[in-house]
Amino acid sequence: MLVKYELLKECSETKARLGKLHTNRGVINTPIFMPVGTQATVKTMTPEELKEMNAEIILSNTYHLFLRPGHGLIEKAGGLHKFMNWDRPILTDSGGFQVFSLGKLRKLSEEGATFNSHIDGSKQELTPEKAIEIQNALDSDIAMVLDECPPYPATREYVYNSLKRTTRWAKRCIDANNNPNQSLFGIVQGGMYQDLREESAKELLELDFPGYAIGGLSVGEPKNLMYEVLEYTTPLLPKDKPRYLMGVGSPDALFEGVEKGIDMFDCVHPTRIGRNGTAMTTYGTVNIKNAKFKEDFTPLDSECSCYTCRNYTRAYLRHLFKANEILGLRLMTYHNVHFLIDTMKNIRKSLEEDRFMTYKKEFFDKYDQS
Ligand SMILES: Cc1cccc2c(=O)nc(N)[nH]c12
Ligand SMILES: [Zn+2]
Repeated sequence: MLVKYELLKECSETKARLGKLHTNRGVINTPIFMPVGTQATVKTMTPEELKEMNAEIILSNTYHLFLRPGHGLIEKAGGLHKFMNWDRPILTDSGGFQVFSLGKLRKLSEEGATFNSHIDGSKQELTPEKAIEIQNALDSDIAMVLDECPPYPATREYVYNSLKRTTRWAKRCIDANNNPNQSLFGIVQGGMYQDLREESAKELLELDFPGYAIGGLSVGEPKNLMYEVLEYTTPLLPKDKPRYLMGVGSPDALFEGVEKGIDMFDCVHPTRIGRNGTAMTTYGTVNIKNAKFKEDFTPLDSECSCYTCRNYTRAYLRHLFKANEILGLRLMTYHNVHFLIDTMKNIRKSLEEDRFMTYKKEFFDKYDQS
């Protein structure tokens, strides 16, 4: 079956909503944060640890898995879930954004994107048909269309042409899809232009996808511009379908996105900064390598119940980072992913109790203290 969104409750103060996304591999509670596992692993975490912290769905990436180990090998292994020992839902991005953001793009044409592999420099091509062939082989629960994400800033003409191409590519993705159990999401583009966002949404809604993403944000634009675009784009999307904001995952952006009616979020933020020694804690960010933590024998986050915070001190974590010990990367990643998943759980609880804005204030009164 295709994914089915169930709206449970609408917030009385904002456009936030509480829901469930029914999938072939389980129910996802929304709003949800999805940890990113680009190369078939959420870096340094085991699936058991992800389950321990209640990760309900993870992301993986068409571009990376196509280049290595290859979608043919993963298909032979029985699909991505079996290959990586993850039996809960997986969403795969289509690869277009990664080609653009990795700067390996050689040519962009109506056919698709031609690029040099960042692994061996070989010339490769990603077309809508290829992006679907790969995701069909990976057998992820949710697949994304191949879209063209304009850079920021971009001229109105450039953004117009890229949204029109994104719609044409979306149609080609639908035609190429051979996996009836895989839900294909459309991706709304249109840059920072309200009428172009409306045009992109209108065209994609006519294709009746089971879910919709908002792309083209979190690409270097100022935060308040992202929120402005979100404000007028989110309501364009159907109320009875899941709404996914791509590439967003800092606490302020999560709350803003929820407030505007977004259901799904993903971002490499918590795993990437964790490996660099930065933690998101109840009282703001902490860079554990700072000398002031040398003899700090308190937990990373005094109000966190995660494995890292229950068992280790800041002094120990700092030592691990100073000594380049791999356990340091793991413990910081564990806390950061748990922190965002737990924050989304608290957001869902606040929506249930109709006290979302109160919780948002409580959260930032503490978080903004650092
Ligand atoms: C991962 C990501 C972040 C941000 C934007 C985008 C986008 O526009 N399109 C795709 N396919 N992915 C994106
Ligand atoms: Zn913790």
